Amino acid sequence: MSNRCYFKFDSGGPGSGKGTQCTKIASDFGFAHLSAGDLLRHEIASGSEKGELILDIIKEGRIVPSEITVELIRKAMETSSANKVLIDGFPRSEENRIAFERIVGREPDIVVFFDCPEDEMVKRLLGRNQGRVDDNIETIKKRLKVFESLNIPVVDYYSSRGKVCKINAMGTADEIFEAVRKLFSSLSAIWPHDGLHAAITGGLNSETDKYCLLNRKILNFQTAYCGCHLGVSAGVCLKVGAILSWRTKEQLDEDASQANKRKESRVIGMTRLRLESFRVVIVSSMHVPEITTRKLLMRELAVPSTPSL
Ligand SMILES: Nc1ncnc2c1ncn2[C@@H]1O[C@H](COP(=O)(O)OP(=O)(O)OP(=O)(O)O)[C@@H](O)[C@H]1O
Ligand SMILES: O=c1ccn([C@@H]2O[C@H](COP(=O)(O)O)[C@@H](O)[C@H]2O)c(=O)[nH]1
Repeated sequence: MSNRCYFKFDSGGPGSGKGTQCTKIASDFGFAHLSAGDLLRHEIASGSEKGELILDIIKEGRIVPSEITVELIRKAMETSSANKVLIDGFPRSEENRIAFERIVGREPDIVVFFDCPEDEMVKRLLGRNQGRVDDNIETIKKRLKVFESLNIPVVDYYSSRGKVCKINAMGTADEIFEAVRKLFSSLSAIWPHDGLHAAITGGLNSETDKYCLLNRKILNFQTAYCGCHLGVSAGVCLKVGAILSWRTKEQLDEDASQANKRKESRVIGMTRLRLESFRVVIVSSMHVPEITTRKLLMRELAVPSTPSL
């Protein structure tokens, strides 16, 4: 899996339908589907010593030590050639999340959370009939407690970073997938393709469309998206050392319509989530001389020398 890979975590309570939806996402949107629970169950089936420990923990609805789960996920990610990976049912705790970020060195681009009432989750788990050792009412009660106390704080953490997309998990699997499909269709513009992609953003009168053209020319971007947005985080600005001024939604729409009329570039309104999903974010700002922005861009992309225009 390359650094440019796009990846996401899927979260939700036990029985909320994560696995069902992930299978559909993988087949419709070309993601590699890595289920943390399945990786652990494969380890049990392998008959290893570690497997015995995992089985005891799963029977009690507790969380397997992070180093075991993260290592299984890391190996599976390493062997996958896909450039879009979705990790199902992980992280289950803040400790899991921190271990993953430390060992794998990445954060998810988005986290999809399947929101389902408890009684519905219990009904689904008791009706699953797949012979799982943890699909009995005693273990289910424990799993629900663990979900509330350990998993919800992870969702809260990613929410605070603007990464969580909540999906209402009530309804048929097909109805839920319609909502998932809409979400993924809107995100597909930022998934990695063969060329290099960059988001270009900026403040009032920062001429993002001009930068879009400029950078396409210099770096041969397959696509460059430009536009500026109210939700651009201070972190993004700091990353490239630029100062932003804010733009209203109406102004953004006007920017987009003007640039589209000129057929100069494709312009999309950038949400904070979208911006943070790009490996490269270029901030064009009237407060920063063009040459500074170009230098920052080169440094960000590790381009050895600045090509002349
Ligand atoms: N929308 C739905 N309505 C009714 N049943 C569903 C729905 N989605 C999934 N199911 C069923 O509910 C059960 C649990 O679904 P699934 O395995 O996808 O959940 P999960 O969140 O991955 O659970 P776990 O965390 O325990 O692995 C399965 O039997 C599945 O067929
Ligand atoms: O990251 C993880 C994922 C799972 N577990 C343990 O496995 C069971 C079953 O997981 P499902 O995702 O529901 O298939 C879960 O209750 C945990 O005991 C884990 O520890 N860490």
